[in-house]
Amino acid sequence: MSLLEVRGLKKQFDGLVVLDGVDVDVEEGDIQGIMGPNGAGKSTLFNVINGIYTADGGSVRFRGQEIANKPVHRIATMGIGRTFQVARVFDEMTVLQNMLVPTVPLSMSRPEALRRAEELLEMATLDGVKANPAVEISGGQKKLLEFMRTMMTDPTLILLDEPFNGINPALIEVLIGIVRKLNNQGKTFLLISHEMPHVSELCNTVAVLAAGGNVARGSPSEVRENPTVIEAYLGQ
Ligand SMILES: Nc1ncnc2c1ncn2[C@@H]1O[C@H](COP(=O)(O)OP(=O)(O)OP(=O)(O)O)[C@@H](O)[C@H]1O
Repeated sequence: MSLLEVRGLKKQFDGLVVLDGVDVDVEEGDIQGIMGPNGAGKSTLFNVINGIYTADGGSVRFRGQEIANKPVHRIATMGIGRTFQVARVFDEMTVLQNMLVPTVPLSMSRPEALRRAEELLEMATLDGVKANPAVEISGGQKKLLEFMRTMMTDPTLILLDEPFNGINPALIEVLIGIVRKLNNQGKTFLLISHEMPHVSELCNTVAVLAAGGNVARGSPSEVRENPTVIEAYLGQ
């Protein structure tokens, strides 16, 4: 059984079919990429998996349990974390305060939450800006902050939406190092990216979507050389 099994997933908005029977399998311990041309439905897929959108058909199973149409907080509690294409942080709060937000509804003690936040901020090289309001840090640092904030609840599966966009090369290296480290500790990742070099460096498996359907799945090199994938990208 895969950690995440998406079967025949359908989603439409006012007649616009965005997901037209999508299948995705994510094995426990994998780092899997999701690629596809603009508008392929990649972010919509994440939004259905984590409960922001309801599904119009199909199923999403996490550890064998149906999660489609469950509320966002329930899915988060079950162990799925996510980031957004444009990082969603609380600008007026400090970096450290942002980290503590997800721990408010949890039973985690304040010293334990602080210890975990400090450890994650250090991993992301954000410890030097922890007292700064989030509005003052760079876009790339905001993406790392959002990722580290997601890790506060210790999710099993982390969905990263375009993690390399708008982030400088030095921070990309930090980010890649964090994903590898967390993966070595047993975390599973599903990440949307257009950046083939980074996807090739990090991912074991890549699934390609186009026009709301599955186009290919395989290793980065298999996918890169697949004529249908090349056509899907060139045809956009
Ligand atoms: N809430 C919504 N209401 C209406 N249309 C939507 C909504 N969310 C997404 N869409 C449409 O669904 C389609 C797929 O969008 P989505 O963001 O999932 O694509 P994507 O593959 O992530 O693209 P990109 O690489 O450009 O981010 C687009 O045509 C988009 O306009």
